[in-house]
Amino acid sequence: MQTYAGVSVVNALPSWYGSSMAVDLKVNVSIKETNNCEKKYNILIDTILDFFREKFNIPCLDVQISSEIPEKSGLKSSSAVSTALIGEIAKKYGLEIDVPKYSAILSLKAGVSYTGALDDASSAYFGGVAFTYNKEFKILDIMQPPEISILILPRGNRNININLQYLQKYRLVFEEIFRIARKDIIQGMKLNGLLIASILGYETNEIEIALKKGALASGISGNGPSVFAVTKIGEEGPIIDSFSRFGNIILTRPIDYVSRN
Ligand SMILES: Nc1ncnc2c1ncn2[C@@H]1O[C@H](COP(=O)(O)OP(=O)(O)OP(=O)(O)O)[C@@H](O)[C@H]1O
Ligand SMILES: O=C(O)C1=C[C@@H](O)[C@@H](O)[C@H](O)C1
Repeated sequence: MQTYAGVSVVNALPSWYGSSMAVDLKVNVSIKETNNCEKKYNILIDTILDFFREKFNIPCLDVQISSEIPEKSGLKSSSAVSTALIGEIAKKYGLEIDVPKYSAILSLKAGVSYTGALDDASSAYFGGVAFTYNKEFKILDIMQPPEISILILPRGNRNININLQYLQKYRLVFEEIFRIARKDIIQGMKLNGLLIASILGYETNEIEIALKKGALASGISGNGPSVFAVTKIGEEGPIIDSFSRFGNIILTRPIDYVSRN
């Protein structure tokens, strides 16, 4: 099954309300039955396989993953991998399950997520811009994305310490940003991107430059360290010029929402 990376509209850590926009960086997962039940992958994949073996009597599986998303980068790689794997299992064994919700529950169980990241899992699985309340595993809305270009400075291997209690001191501000984002995705993305960068202790230099050069929004995606900016289609030039000083750039676009039913 194919799923997608995402960039943040609203980070869910401060308020449990989160929003993520699917972007055109793909993950593909395929599975095959095997007699070798000893094989270990990583904590996320092993947690998912163990759960489906125990709860749904699924046999042991060989898992093949191909991913265009750097890990631990803020670009929602863990949700893309988990929804693709769970979706593939559901398809092969005819399970009528809520794939993003199982992804959220099992990401929490595996310890790769703070809130379950249902926002990331929903955009990874369905495309579009997902708005969720992660505390109750609820999808509130999935919207079609605006017509924009997305420029990413991809950075992996995040190694900052995240203090959840400190982030949650900003709950009210992020609830307000979430409300703004539901009416104006880009405006919400801009406020979140700037604020989360400062709160998590990242440099805001690249973000400020992107905004000065005309980006509609710019910020840290997820918990970082990747930085992104969005522009009108055809107006990427000045941002590409300024971002290219900082490293390789990925130029991509949002993925539309498509129902999987
Ligand atoms: N290509 C891959 N193959 C196997 N597992 C992967 C792959 N990519 C990501 N993962 C899993 O996802 C985990 C990374 O999750 P993490 O939440 O740190 O990154 P992220 O999803 O990029 O970050 P964020 O949630 O801030 O967007 C890895 O530890 C691994 O378990
Ligand atoms: O771990 C989590 O629960 C999350 C991680 C980031 O991707 C956030 O952007 C997301 O909203 C929630």
